[in-house]
Amino acid sequence: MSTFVLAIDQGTTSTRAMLFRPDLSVAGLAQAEIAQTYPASGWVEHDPEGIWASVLTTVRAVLARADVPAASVAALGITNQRETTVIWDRATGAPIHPALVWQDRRTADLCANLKAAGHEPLVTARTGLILDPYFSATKIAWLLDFVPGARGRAERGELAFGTIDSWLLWRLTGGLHATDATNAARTALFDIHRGVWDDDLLAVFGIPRALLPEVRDCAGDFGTTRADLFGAAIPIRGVAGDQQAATIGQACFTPGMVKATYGTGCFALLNTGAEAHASRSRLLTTIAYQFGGQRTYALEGSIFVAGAAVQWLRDGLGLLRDAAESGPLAARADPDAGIYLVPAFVGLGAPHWEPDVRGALFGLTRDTGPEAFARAALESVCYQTHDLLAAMRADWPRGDAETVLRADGGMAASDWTMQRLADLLGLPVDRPVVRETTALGVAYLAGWTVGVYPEPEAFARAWRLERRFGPTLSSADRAKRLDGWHRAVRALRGMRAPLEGPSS
Ligand SMILES: Nc1ncnc2c1ncn2[C@@H]1O[C@H](COP(=O)(O)OP(=O)(O)O)[C@@H](O)[C@H]1O
Ligand SMILES: O=P(O)(O)OC[C@H](O)CO
Repeated sequence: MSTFVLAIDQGTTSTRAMLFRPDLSVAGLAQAEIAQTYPASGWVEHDPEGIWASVLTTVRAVLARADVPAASVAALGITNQRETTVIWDRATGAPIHPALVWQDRRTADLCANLKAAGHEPLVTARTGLILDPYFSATKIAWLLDFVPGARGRAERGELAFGTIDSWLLWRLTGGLHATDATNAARTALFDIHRGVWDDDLLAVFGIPRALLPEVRDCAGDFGTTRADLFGAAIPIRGVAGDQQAATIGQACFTPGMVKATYGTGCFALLNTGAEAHASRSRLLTTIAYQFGGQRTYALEGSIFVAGAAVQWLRDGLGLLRDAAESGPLAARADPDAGIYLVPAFVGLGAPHWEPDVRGALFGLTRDTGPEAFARAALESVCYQTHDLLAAMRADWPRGDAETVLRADGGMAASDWTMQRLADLLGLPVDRPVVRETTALGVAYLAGWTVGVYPEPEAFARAWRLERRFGPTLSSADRAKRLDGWHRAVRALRGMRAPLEGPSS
């Protein structure tokens, strides 16, 4: 009998394939890093063929290692880095250009022009988003303008656009062009209230409708994998953007529940139920999930640099051999040195949305060393989370909101960071037993669709706490440190335009 459920989690820095048993325990994991390309300042690209190859490798590896044939897999779920934009040729399946990654800022000027032309209110009203290079729409427009002939081919229906879920679905099924509502909600082309692609927005961004995939529920039929890929056809029964999948994996099904996922970036989502709550604090309104045509919404705070700051310590500065060394190194720093890193490496995300600012380190002295760098990098993630939750509280002042934060993602492995997070938030931080909540969430969707897993209420009851980090800082100490952080952010925002090097 087919009882295993497979999840593909295609993240910014790596692809994971995870196999889950009927009791939701993990039967196997395979992971492959994917290459990051930075062709110019603020530009970030991925190779779609490399992503596809990493999916084939990891799925084959996890099935082989667990000794589970594809025929024993009841369902497959796909979750993915969101917004990242691929356009490919429908006839050949070949991408016309590398993928423009969600972090890519090359369309900042285009966004500024569209804002100046007064289009942002329409974008926000229909999509819950803002005009920022983060979202897919301006990335699509850039590709259509930059790649010779692309616009004409798109208008003739010869090209297909997709976020990474669509790209993988196309390749896995041999030509299904579909996505789910959570991924569609991140394009800035999808009306999240009506659940349809929006013609007015397509006109604003100059995007032909013929490029777009069909939008489906998160839990449902997305075809089957080609039988030749893994030895047998596997039904694809769940798709969700990775932050929404983590919200599901953390069982945040009740309005007021919040999770934050610490991967390359950090994304905090507050479930607001059937209400698409408009933010007054520059948070995003987005679709948390769509089941049976019914949409549940979330307020989202998006930070572009979380684990990426740890990668910078490791790869950029050479201060660490391994990301896991960051917490112990930070623990050796002087706690009162007053050093703040504002890691605006690709601009600032929520709630500031400043694509043009770049990072800065404040408070350096002659004796500032690697320990202080590590501490400032990890604390920057905590401070930014604080600002997101403060914005959520302002937007959605319900009594049951944010009494606790559920945390997950690669960086949640760091005990030091989780404790500091609780301290600087003044809230308990709960870390679950299964930290791979993104993969778990989409495996749950796929398994639920085929009847291997129970209804959401029963799944929520099965959520298990591994460790609660309780706040230990006095409120005066917390306020003093937050004040330092906010002064650093204000100073940086005062330097809006990126600094130019000497002209050559
Ligand atoms: N023990 C740790 N302490 C601090 N950061 C960590 C630790 N382990 C992993 N990370 C960071 O977490 C990130 C990887 O998390 P992951 O959830 O795999 O990200 P993504 O889905 O964006 O690829 C990396 O940026 C890495 O630097
Ligand atoms: O790859 P992650 O986990 O950093 O997530 C990326 C987000 O989906 C971008 O919106």
